[in-house]
Amino acid sequence: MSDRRCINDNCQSKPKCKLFAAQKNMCDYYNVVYMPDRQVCGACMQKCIIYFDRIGRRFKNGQCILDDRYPKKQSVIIELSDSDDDNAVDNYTEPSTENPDPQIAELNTSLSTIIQDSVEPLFKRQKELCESYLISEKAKLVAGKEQIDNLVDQVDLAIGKLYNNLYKFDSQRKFKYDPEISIFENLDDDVPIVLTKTLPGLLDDLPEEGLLIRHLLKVGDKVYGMKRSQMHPWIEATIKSAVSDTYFNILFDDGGEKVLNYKNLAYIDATSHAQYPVGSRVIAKFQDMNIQLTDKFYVGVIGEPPKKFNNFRYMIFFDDGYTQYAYHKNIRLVCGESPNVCDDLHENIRESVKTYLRNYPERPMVKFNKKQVVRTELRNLWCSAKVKNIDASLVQLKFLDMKVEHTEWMYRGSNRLSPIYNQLNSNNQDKRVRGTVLTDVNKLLNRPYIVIENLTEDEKSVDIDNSDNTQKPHRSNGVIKSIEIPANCPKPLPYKHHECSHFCMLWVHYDYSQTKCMNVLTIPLHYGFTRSVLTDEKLKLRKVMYTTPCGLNIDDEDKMYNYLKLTSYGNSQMTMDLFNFDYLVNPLSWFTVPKVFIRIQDISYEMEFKPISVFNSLNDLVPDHIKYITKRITSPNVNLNIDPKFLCGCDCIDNCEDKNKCSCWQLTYEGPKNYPAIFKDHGSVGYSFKRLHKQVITGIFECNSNCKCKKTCLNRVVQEPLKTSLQLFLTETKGWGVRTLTDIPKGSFVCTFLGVVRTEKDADNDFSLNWGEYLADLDFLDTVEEIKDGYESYVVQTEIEDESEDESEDYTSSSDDEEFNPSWAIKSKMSMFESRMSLRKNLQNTNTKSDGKHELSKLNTQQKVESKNTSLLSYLDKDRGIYTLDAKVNGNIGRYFNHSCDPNIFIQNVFIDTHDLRFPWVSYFALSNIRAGTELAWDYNYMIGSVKDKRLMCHCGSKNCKGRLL
Ligand SMILES: C[S@@+](CC[C@H](N)C(=O)[O-])C[C@H]1O[C@@H](n2cnc3c(N)ncnc32)[C@H](O)[C@@H]1O
Repeated sequence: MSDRRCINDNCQSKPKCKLFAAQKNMCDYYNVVYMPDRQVCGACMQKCIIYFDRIGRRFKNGQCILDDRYPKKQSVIIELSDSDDDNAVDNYTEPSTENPDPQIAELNTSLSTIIQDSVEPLFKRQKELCESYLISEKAKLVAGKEQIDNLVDQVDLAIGKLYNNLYKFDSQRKFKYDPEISIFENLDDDVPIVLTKTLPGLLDDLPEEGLLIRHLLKVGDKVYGMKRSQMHPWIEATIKSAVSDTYFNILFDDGGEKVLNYKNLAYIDATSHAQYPVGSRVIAKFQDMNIQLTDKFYVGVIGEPPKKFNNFRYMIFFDDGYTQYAYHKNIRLVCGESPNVCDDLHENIRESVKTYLRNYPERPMVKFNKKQVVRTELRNLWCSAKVKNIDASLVQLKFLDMKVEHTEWMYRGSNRLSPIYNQLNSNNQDKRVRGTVLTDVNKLLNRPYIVIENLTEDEKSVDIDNSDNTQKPHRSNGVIKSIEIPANCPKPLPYKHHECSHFCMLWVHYDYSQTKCMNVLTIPLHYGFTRSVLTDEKLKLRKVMYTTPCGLNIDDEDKMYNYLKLTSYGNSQMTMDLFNFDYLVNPLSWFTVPKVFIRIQDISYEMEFKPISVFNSLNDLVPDHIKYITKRITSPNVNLNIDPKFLCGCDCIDNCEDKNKCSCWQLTYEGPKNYPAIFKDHGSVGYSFKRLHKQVITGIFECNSNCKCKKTCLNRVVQEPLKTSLQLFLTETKGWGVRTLTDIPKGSFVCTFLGVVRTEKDADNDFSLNWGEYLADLDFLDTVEEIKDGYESYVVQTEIEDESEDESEDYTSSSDDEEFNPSWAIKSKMSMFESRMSLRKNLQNTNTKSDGKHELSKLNTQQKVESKNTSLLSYLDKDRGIYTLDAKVNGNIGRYFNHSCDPNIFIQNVFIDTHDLRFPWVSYFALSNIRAGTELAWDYNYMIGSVKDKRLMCHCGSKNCKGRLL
């Protein structure tokens, strides 16, 4: 039996003082549950009586009883442990008030009436008083809260400013470029890569940009003059006399006199105070990396200003058809030019330069890769030429199957290159463009493809660190912090030899539903695993090691998979996407932003498994309202059948581990079998431990509701709830964008793109209002078709390329015409062999240049090789339509991903709830390891110029930015 004691927990009376029975109001006062055996000491009882007496008087006097001092309430009612009977509380019942005696009952009623009549006005008054008291107290609290909120905001703002100031330094850094020289390095006989090395003093001659001033010519001035024609070198001369303001009598140094217009004269030295702008008429020394330099000046026009990417050289379109780079010191300004400089050019280049200058700074250029073969016009025939070198905007091509080796430097935007020619002659308007999922087939087949390069002022020259912007976090407004795993999380036990079983994991109580707020890669670290990066100093190797809850060390995916399999129990098996063995990925990285800029805590309003916050540090805006969805929906006229009856599933009971036995994996494998050259390593097609390292153009078929396998099977990825921690944020130039708050390992599933499935026609009706920025065409079938067509020509091309690799090239013909491979030389319809070769040939007699035979193209037409293949699409009914996902009004986070010319995520078509090839799930996967804080962006693959009257500049900021989106 415990000692009896006073109900006041803070009682100051002596322990053995007299105690009295405590009434209910006294228990209330001291905040303990009333029970009949509660006791109170005299002093504490006295305090109570005084209090209630005072309250009673206030009540009687019509004063508010709430503003009196009442003992501070505890958050929990104190349970005194001195009761003899632990069940006393449960057993206690209020004394019964029922009295069967009718007289007493009548008395009771009249007493109630008396009390009611006399006390009710007091109660009423008291109620009003209490109400107004509470209102004023609430107002005080609200004001106090506001004050605190303001203080917090101010602190956050100050932190935000500090961040900005801290990182402003980076963006404001001024870098002075070191002068550089290009060095060509041969790698495995492939295309040499242009390296840049510092060469002091080279840039000393390059003036700043500014106003170009042409000074007036006077008698006695030394000049260069056009002695013969625009095709010939200009010769040093002296002005003998002025015939008019613009005509001068010239005495050439090598003899002879001529009257020349000032447009045919050039200043003798390069002492210009400003750089020559694009479109300036100049003469320049012919210079070629592979050919001996000449001392002769030829006339041309500046096509490209000196920039870091071109090694601070000007690109010059010469009148004789060559395009070359030249340093400032090797260029001289022509003394006069027409208002439209193109009027001064030789007619052979006039039109193409005119088009070039009209579109400048945007230029369609062919993007080349190693060893590629491109169809190129030579002497009005289409020939195969192999890429030898690339130097900024120029490519050096070696023509194949020529009896006499023929190489030539060419501008990458020349219409003598078939990709440019084809684009000029094709009608892009009838191609669909909207957020297409279509993969660039040329890119995929490793063939040259066109990019629009943009030479704006702030272009490549400000790209100071040559790094890939999209892969780097936007540090402003946030910093990467390290997540701390709470100390009370289970830790691995010391390893003792044992056979692993579910007991190894049982004690950590893993429950995926509890991991909502965890970075997915930290989940194992909360449940008994540790992860360390080990460094072998000697071998300079690093590797990741996980220690399991039972103390086992695991350093690769296979072992981890086996461990998880052995230790799984019930449904609580950890999945492989919670683990990563790349030491460059840090599971503890967390991109942290000042709270004050979080405008919405979760744009999905808890519809996603992970909250997606909205961050805006630029203004107060929040994204326009959309109906957030987590499943695609269909418009009424779309017949999408997701009845499981129309799906086939697998019978696997091994978590679909044996891919050869799983019928769903087999569906994924079937597609690429037809394209062995594209999917070289056939075994690696599709998911590998829940990650996708390469796009499968022919689609992925996941396990589905008809399959016998478990939800944790390796072939279920896209169907799982959102696992990546994403944030929607306002960018400075692209509207809203999405970034990751954690590191994402290469190949990880990011999320899907959801919207309303509509017919293309239906979506087109809206096109004029909204050109389709939130539409993604479901053009899976189209892509596969295009790959099929492209693949067949690829096979032909590869064969030719392989033949050309052969050392023992077999030249069977000696005639000029037959120098070209007949299978590739497609004769243009223009008159055969309208040779302008003679232009340069003549020059070759007078200068040291020995290569680069060149003639200008007047290509107008080209025979098109029609595909004889039967289209897959033709098997579908004529109403098959192309369907579109419209995320304008209904959508998910996938609708906010911006475009990047250097993307870090890619699109994959996945089939889950239907095997109808018209309705894949459009899903995003990580193309590379992505650091916390980095914006996620994919390549929209829009066709530039395909939407009439719509121009959209690209602000992706990547090194390879093409400049335009549309
Ligand atoms: C699918 S939405 C992406 C989300 C969009 N930024 C927003 O605020 O809702 C596509 C639109 O974003 C903008 N955008 C995306 N990538 C861009 C880029 N690299 N440069 C400029 N604008 C871009 C364009 O306005 C484009 O029409």
